[in-house]
Amino acid sequence: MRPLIGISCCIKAFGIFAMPNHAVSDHYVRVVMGPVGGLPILLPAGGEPFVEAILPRLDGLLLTGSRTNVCPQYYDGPAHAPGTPEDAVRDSTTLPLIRACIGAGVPLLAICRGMQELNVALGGSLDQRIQDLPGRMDHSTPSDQPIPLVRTGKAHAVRVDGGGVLESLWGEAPRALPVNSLHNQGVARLAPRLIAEAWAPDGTVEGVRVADAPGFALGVQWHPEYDYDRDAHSLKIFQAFGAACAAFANRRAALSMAAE
Ligand SMILES: N[C@@H](CCC(=O)NCCCC(=O)O)C(=O)O
Repeated sequence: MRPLIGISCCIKAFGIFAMPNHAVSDHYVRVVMGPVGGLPILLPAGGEPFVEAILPRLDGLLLTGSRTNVCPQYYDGPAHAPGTPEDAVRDSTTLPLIRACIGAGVPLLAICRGMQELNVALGGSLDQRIQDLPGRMDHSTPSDQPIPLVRTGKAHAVRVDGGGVLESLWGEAPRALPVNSLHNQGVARLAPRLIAEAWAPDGTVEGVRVADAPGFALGVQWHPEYDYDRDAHSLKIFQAFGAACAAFANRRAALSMAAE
């Protein structure tokens, strides 16, 4: 039976009345149905009561990318520049959900905004426009970039440390693995429970793991969901996450049967 994997929704305004909707991009649903091998369930941004109610049902959590940004009040950061997109309703759900899933050992894969949420949820902070910082690269793609493969194509390399989750699932620790890059923000203060294991050439943290997590808990700043159908490193991230979710589901089922 496929593990039930929650996918974090954003609040997006759709239609002529710009009504708020809870939304997930199709590529996250496809990757869960495909290489992850799970059953996707879209998690509305329902806040803490929703988190408590859904946690016992989840066998995994996928935290998605988004053009919106974690609200600075969650990490005592300065207010965003005017016009910077935010999603406070999503933040109010994902931040407690991350802490709850890690505590329960529910496997977690955090992508881009998701990795930034992971860092903030565990006490870290963010730089809001890394391209404005001395010595840093521009990691963003223009929102009006019309050519898909330019927007999601390989943009820089990452160096991966040995001894971490990425090396364990790849069988190697690449010194220069090409990845895509679609972000303005990045890790400033790394959360105490996180260990960085991948970096861009300018020092931007690109991969983290939760040091004391009882289960799979990995964050990447790039988007492997755009590349899993043509590159083995991306595919293996999702396969490892799926295997962890399946194992968690099997353990949960065994415990449930034993309790009957
Ligand atoms: N807004 C944050 C996080 C960036 C992010 O998740 N980008 C994905 C954009 C959606 C997509 O095109 O897939 C930042 O800018 O750092």
